[in-house]
Amino acid sequence: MALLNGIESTQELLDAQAHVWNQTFNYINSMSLKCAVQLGIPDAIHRHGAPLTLSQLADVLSINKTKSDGLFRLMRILVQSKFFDKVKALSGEEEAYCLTRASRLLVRDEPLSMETFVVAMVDPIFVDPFHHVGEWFGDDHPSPFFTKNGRNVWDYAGVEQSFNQLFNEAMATDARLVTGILVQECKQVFEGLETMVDVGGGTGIVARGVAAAFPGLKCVVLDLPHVVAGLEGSEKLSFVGGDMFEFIPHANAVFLKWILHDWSDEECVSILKKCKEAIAGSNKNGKKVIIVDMIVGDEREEDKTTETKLLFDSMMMAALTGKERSEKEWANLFYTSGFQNYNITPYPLGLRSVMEVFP
Ligand SMILES: C[S@@+](CC[C@H](N)C(=O)[O-])C[C@H]1O[C@@H](n2cnc3c(N)ncnc32)[C@H](O)[C@@H]1O
Ligand SMILES: O=c1cc(-c2ccc(O)cc2)oc2c(O)c(O)ccc12
Repeated sequence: MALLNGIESTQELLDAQAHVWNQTFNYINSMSLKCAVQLGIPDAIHRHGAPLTLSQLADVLSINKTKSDGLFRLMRILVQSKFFDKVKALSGEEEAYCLTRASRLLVRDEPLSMETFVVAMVDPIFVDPFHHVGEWFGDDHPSPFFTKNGRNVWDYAGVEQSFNQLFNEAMATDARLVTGILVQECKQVFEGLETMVDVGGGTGIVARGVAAAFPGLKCVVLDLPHVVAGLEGSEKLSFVGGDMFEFIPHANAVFLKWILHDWSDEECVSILKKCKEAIAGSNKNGKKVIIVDMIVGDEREEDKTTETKLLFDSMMMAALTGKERSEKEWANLFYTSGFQNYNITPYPLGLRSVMEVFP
């Protein structure tokens, strides 16, 4: 006899319960990561230059001595989630904690540190909209972010300086990591270009890096006025405050990294049509739109990759009007916007691909 509709055995019942627990408490992984970063655990182990035992870690972090069992338990879950490894201490039999590849990315002053990204993304200001997804399904707002804050992300950033700063810094951490790979591994995408406009280019990290790597190339960053206010350009890089739905400066190529997934299909078609106008005047053969974004629906990829892409898709739904797209959905956008063909370089950037779209 079934214990519950569709559950035939005690084992199935208990497995189902364990799954519910695991998914319900998944946020504790994020919060433990937040705590590790807040306490500066990756920095402490990095500074020490060798694995740290629990008592050494408690000493260097200056935590309240009565909380060392708590520190042990925090480290235990972070070892489980692969942010730290346990090894034998240099001094003897005791066990000690060392960094993994993931926690090396959380060391504060390292050039490619993601510490700022983690701090921003677990901040209540970023997490709160996710508490309003259910409510949003019943209201008329464009996103749960809007339901919570009464404005969309970009308007909110325009009036809340702390949110604007956190968001731009989080994006800059990703831009730093991606730029080196783009200019090393995707040279062919930029070669021969004389001018490129990075639309929604934030604080200009990618444009600065690309302009420096390709001597004949000058870059313009177009972003909202509150993002580019006070940023200094150079002979090879200039900033323009404006709205990509209104006007995109003319160039051989338009670069869009983490832009189109923020927007609905209709909004993407408007942006892409403006991109087409921006490159239309160029007499270069190489005129194109370069897109850095994810492509979902690859059946050959690992479960964790698919899960991460779906987390991004849900984030786009909660924060904005966007989505992560399959190749078919991307192609549909390109053809609807009047482009003739496209080329995909799959996964030079981990979960993200580089798409070149030609008029
Ligand atoms: C997700 S961020 C990506 C930033 C940058 N491309 C990167 O990947 O690091 C999206 C960017 O689009 C900008 N943006 C939003 N609406 C815009 C508009 N109407 N015109 C120009 N830029 C806009 C935002 O200010 C933000 O900097
Ligand atoms: O990594 C992000 C995070 C966001 C985000 C998350 C939660 C919020 O309440 C607002 C925004 O937005 C992003 C985004 O728009 C993007 O293009 C890339 C990454 C992220």
